[in-house]
Amino acid sequence: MSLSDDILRDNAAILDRMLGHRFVEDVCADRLPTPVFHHYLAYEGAFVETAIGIFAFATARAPDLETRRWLIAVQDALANTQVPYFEGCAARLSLPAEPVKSPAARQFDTRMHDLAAQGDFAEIVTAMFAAEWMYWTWCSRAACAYISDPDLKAWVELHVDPAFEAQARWLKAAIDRYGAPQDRPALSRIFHDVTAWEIAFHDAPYDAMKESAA
Ligand SMILES: Cc1ncc(C[n+]2csc(CCO)c2C)c(N)n1
Repeated sequence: MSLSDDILRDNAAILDRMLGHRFVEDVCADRLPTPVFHHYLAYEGAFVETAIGIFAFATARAPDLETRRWLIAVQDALANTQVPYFEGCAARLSLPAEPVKSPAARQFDTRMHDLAAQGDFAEIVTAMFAAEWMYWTWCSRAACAYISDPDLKAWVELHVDPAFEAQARWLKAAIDRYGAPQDRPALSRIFHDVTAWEIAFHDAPYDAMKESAA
């Protein structure tokens, strides 16, 4: 068993909770309420910008040039593929005006940023592995379902694209290459924490709906 597989096994319960989250189930059943999706998009747009910074920390702490080159390409994909997706959505849809008021969504950004600012290379890679592996997994399932909203369909497809899959697999392999077996408890803990923050992040757009209805 590899270290990355050990980490996945250590976290099977919480990962299953995230993979069965209401948000994921709603997407797969083609019943995600549009206002929930639009709040989510606003939170996501902010996070993808944060992710550019997280990968910049990883680039700075990378152990070799080959790794740096890969991470620079990741930043390029985020800035020039993912961000334009959000710009396109914002231009076409009337997204909520001041959406990132959600404390849970903002907390996700802050915690991920702080973890990257303070973490060593293996810790940052593990945090992004938790975030990306989970997205690749649930989007692979969702991509088999009918999704009527074209923007949501495009978002799911972005995460089953071979380029995104390669990125998720690269993070997994990087844990095995650069993580030490004795780091398993600490890295598993990071995976656990990030997945817990993800659950709160995906609760947030539903909570925003409850508040606007109240
Ligand atoms: C809340 C949240 N968690 C995970 C992802 C998956 N993901 C897609 S792009 C990217 C940044 C690095 O490539 C990550 C982590 C997401 N989009 N939003």
